[in-house]
Amino acid sequence: MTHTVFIDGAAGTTGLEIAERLAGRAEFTLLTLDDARRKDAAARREALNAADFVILCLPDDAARQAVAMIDNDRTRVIDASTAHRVAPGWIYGFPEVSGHDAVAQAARVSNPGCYSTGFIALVAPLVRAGLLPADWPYICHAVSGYSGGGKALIERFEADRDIAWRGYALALGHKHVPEMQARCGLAVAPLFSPAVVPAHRGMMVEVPLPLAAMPGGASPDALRGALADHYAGSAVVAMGTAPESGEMLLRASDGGSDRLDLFLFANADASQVRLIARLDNLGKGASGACIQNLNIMAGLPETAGLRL
Ligand SMILES: NC(=O)C1=CN([C@@H]2O[C@H](COP(=O)(O)OP(=O)(O)OC[C@H]3O[C@@H](n4cnc5c(N)ncnc54)[C@H](OP(=O)(O)O)[C@@H]3O)[C@@H](O)[C@H]2O)C=CC1
Ligand SMILES: CC(=O)N[C@@H](CCC(=O)OP(=O)(O)O)C(=O)O
Repeated sequence: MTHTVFIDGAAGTTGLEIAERLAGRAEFTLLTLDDARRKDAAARREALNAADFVILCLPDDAARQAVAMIDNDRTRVIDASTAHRVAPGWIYGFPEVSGHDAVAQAARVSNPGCYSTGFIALVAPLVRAGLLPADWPYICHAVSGYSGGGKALIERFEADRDIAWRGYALALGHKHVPEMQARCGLAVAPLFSPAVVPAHRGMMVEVPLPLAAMPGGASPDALRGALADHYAGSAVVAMGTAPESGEMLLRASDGGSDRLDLFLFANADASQVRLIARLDNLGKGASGACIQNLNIMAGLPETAGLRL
């Protein structure tokens, strides 16, 4: 049996990558619209209602409009945009944190943001286990490859090779903060400072913890052990080992990956910890997560087609 899939936004950065990766899969048949019709409302409505699965790779407003166009109760949706990540009735598409069964049964799945994937992977299991406080004002620094900003940011970085670092969201209201707070069950919104570096893809997400000053008294070993236990059954998320070189590198030449690797570094007296997540913004941060969720929703092996 093949499942029909319509990718709305298939000409964009995320959509193209998903389309290429599904094209070689016998389990799926892609419904496509040619360039002249891909923004035509009537053509999109028809495709949205004809598909078993719809993957939305659109700006937020267009994603909301697409969902409103679906008028049957059979088509299931995975939305890669920010539009529905804390919306009622949507399952957060992070199976390692939300639960596989919830994703498997869902009609509406919202794919996590790329930065949020790193933050939530590090913090949610530790708060849930009671090892880190839910009412702490967490801080998160991150750098992303420029493909994270879609076609417009790719064009800008490829036209201006002189940008070495681009800090943004300087008003502290990045669109991923609500899902970071909600999915970790935090009482206070985390302070999030993202930046872009001149690499096409890849990202590092860091949560520094002044452990000695925090309530709870958890040791670095207890935090490391809890993360390792939480992800023990996962083929996608794993605890990485400390690099012998004493440095972590994000290389501009890194290829695509759907892995999410987590690291914990502590100082000698265990008073300070750096939690770090390494992922591909276009992999587990976007297309890899969509494909993993699609596999689970379609009852297929979870890691089919993933680059692990
Ligand atoms: N890039 C990344 O790393 C990640 C992106 N996402 C999210 O995925 C979504 C897509 O992002 P990305 O692929 O980067 O963005 P792009 O800008 O690369 O692609 C968006 C695509 O949507 C098309 N589009 C816009 N409006 C409409 C419409 N009304 N009807 C049909 N098509 C439309 C655009 O058309 P045109 O080509 O004509 O501009 C474009 O092809 C966004 O919500 C983004 O936030 C999520 C996680 C990571
Ligand atoms: C580098 C860059 O610009 N990144 C994007 C987030 C990419 C992502 O995860 O997008 P969605 O949340 O829309 O899904 C940003 O900060 O807006």
